[in-house]
Amino acid sequence: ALAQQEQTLFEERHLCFISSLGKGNFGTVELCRYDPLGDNTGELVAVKKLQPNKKSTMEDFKKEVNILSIFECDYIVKYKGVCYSTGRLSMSLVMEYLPYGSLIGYLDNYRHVNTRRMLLFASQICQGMEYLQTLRYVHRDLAARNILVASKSLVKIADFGLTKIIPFDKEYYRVMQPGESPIFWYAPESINESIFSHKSDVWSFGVVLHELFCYCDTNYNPKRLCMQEIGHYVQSPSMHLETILKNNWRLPAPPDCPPKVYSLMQQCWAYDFEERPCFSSLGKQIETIMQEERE
Ligand SMILES: CCc1cc(O)ccc1-c1ccc2c(C(=O)Nc3ccc(C)nc3)n[nH]c2c1
Repeated sequence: ALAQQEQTLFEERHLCFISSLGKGNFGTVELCRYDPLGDNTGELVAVKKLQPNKKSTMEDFKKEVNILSIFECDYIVKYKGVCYSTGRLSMSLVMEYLPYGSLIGYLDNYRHVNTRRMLLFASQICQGMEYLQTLRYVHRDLAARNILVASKSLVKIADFGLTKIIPFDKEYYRVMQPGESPIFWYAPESINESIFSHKSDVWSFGVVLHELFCYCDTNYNPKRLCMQEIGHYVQSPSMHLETILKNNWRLPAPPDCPPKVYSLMQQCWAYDFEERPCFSSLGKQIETIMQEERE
C-alpha cells in the first residue's frame, strides 16, 4: 500500500474547532482536531488563519508557507499543510500542536526546571537556529514567547511570520518598514539601522537565555528591566535603549544564574556583531557547561 503520504491539504469541513490558543504573538491561532472519520480519532493541530489585509497578501502567506514547508528539524515546529477556505478567499496554516504552549507559560507553571534542563532547552534552541542558518534564514523574532514546549525535555522554535531570507550576495537583511518592533530583543544594529543577520539572531538568543534563567518571570522581563534603566516616560525608547547599550549597560545576571551562563549571554551581547559567537560555538559552550553541571 502507499506509504501514508504526509497530509498537506486539509479539508475545511473536517477541521473541527476546539479552542483558541491565543491572539498573542502568532496572530489568531486555534486548536483544532482534523477528524475526517468524524469519530474524534483525528489528530490535534494548531491552525492560523491567514487573512489577507492591507499589510499582507495571499502572496505573503504563500511565501511563509513555502518557507515553513522546507524546514525539517526536530527543534523547529513542524509544518503540516494548508486549508483553503471555500472560494479560496483565505487560507489557513496547519502546524503541529505542541501541548505545553510557549516557554513563557511553561516556566511560570513548572518552577522546578533545574539548570541542566534549562541548558538542554538552550542547546535545542541553538541547534534549531544553527539549522535555520544553514538555510540562510534569519528569524528576527527569537524570544521565549516564540519557543514552544513539546514535552518536559523538548522545545521547538516557532512563529516564522517575520522570517526573511538573506539575499545570497549579502550577509544581512534590511527591513523597510520596522513595524511594531520587539526592540528589547533587538541587537543595536537592528534598532539603529534595521539590519538583521545571523549575528542579530545571536543577540536575541542571549536575551532568550536571560528569559530562560529568569523563569520568564514578568518582574525580570527584558522590556521591564530596560525601561527601568531608561526611565518609563521617555518619548523614544529605542533611541535611549541604543544609548545605554552603547554605554555598555546590559541586562543584569538573573538571580542564581551560573556565572558561565551569564558570560554566554554577555558574549551574545557584544556591541560589535563581529565579536558575537556563532550558534555552533554557542552550542559547544552550552554542551561543555552541561557536562560540568552533571559532575
Ligand atoms: C499555527 C501558528 C504558527 C505559525 C508558525 O509559522 C509557526 C508556529 C505556529 C504555532 C503557534 C502556536 C502553536 C501551539 C500552541 O500554542 N500550543 C499551546 C498549547 C497549550 C497551551 C496552554 N497554549 C498553547 N502549538 N503549535 C503551534 C504552532
